[in-house]
Amino acid sequence: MESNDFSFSLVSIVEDVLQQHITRSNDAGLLLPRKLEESSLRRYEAAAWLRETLGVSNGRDFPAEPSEEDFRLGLRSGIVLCNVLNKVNPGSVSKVVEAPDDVADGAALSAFQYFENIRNFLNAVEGMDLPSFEASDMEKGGKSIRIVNCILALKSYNEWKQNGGTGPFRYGSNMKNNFGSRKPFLRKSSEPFMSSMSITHSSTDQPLCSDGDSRSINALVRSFISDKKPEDIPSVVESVLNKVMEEVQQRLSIHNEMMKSSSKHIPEDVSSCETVVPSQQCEQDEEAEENIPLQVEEENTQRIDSEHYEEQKILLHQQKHIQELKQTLITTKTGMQLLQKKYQEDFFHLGSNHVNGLAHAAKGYKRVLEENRKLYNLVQDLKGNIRVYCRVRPFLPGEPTMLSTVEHIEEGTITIRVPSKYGKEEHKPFMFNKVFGPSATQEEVFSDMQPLVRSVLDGYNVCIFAYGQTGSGKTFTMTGPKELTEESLGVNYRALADLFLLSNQRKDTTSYEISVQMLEIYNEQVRDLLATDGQTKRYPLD
Ligand SMILES: Nc1ncnc2c1ncn2[C@@H]1O[C@H](COP(=O)(O)OP(=O)(O)OP(=O)(O)O)[C@@H](O)[C@H]1O
Repeated sequence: MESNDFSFSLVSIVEDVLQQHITRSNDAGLLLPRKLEESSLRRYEAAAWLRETLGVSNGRDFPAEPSEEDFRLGLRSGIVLCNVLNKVNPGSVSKVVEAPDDVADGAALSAFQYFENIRNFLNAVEGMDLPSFEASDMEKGGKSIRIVNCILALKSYNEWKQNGGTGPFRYGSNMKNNFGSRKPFLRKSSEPFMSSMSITHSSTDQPLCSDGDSRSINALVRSFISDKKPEDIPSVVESVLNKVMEEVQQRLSIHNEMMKSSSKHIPEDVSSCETVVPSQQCEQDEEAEENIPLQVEEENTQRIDSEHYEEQKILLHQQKHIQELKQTLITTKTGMQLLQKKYQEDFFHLGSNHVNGLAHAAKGYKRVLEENRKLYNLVQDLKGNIRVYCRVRPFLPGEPTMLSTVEHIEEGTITIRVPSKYGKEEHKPFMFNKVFGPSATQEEVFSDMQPLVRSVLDGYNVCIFAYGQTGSGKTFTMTGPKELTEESLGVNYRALADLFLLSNQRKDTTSYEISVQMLEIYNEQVRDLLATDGQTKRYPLD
């Protein structure tokens, strides 16, 4: 359903207001009873014809002499109007929306259903060139006069048809139309109400009111001011205009409410409703008939323009969004590129400064370490490349202790008692790098040799050997006793253990190869003591 279903014209409002003023001014006179009587009689006539034509159908019959309110309410649903029209002109309203059986009037119908019937009825009536009325006339009291006119016109049409329907049907001579005649008033279906009035007036070059309208209004105005004093006319006109404004506003609010209501009830399949153009009461006018398709076409064109305008608005809106998204994308891309550049710079900075710094520090550390080793070995050199130590074996079990010749032992000196030729003892001192007494442990002896083992891993050649007479303790010092314990391990074991320990500590920087040989030199013969073939072989000296 479209807004044109609730249309009204400015002309009709002006007419209504003028009519009301005339009626009011006549209230005090003798015309009123006569007019009221005439109006009532016409309404009764219309009601009687409806009763006669439709009979008592679904409880919607009219009383024989309905009040204006009863009359209007009885027709409000549009069911009676559509049914009677279909009786007169079968098929005029193809589908009449019926009220539920238990409902007596149109009040229970939805606004959409109600206007569906009224709209269809009005369309059909206008198609038959019969006087019409406005849908809003059903809403207010005091508006039934045009509805009565329309029904009586339909009655007249029915009679013409029953009499054979010869010649064109001309309505008007047998009825009194208080509002005169008007051409159909076409309104643009898709436009807001106010703009539709202005378009009707200006852009289509169609006057707001036709010649008939002008004549009608002029007559009413003349009638209205005929009994007024000249000095009262301005204030009376002002009053009329105010009333017109009030009426327009009131109808607009009704129109808006109906629009809201209809939009809630609008069914999906309403395409058939969209091309209907309402018109007001009209006379037979062949020109109007020709204009209707043009106007409908123009209306459709404008509706399409409006739709295109909306589509373009949406399109522009979407294009704006796309532009914004593009801009965001560009900004994000630029941001990412900046981040990437900064990352590369940081990486380069880290690589060039930090990692290179670390490498430089490592290089420096290596250089310092190298220097440290050199200094260390220099210390070993300064301590003496050839060092001589003296170890005094303790007495073995069974040996008499009073036979010792050792007089005194100091850090690097051992004093020996030596018998002289003349029976007089002499004391003879001997100097060594260090002298170990009988109580010295294996560990103490090795501690003086350990720095030399470290020099081996720095690339220096080192030789440690024991010298002494038989049974003086060479094997004990270099290897250990027969029963080996951790404390009794000799220099060889301890030196090898130290070599493995240091090579393991330096495995990340330096790789060492360690091998062992054990030889015996006896009676000028060299023997390999680690031979695995079970026999001690002579070591090849060649
Ligand atoms: N510092 C010491 N403490 C205790 N016992 C020792 C010590 N030195 C040597 N002995 C003991 O003295 C004995 C002789 O020592 P060892 O065999 O080492 O002498 P040697 O010099 O190697 O003799 P050879 O030249 O005949 O081989 C061994 O029983 C040994 O255990």
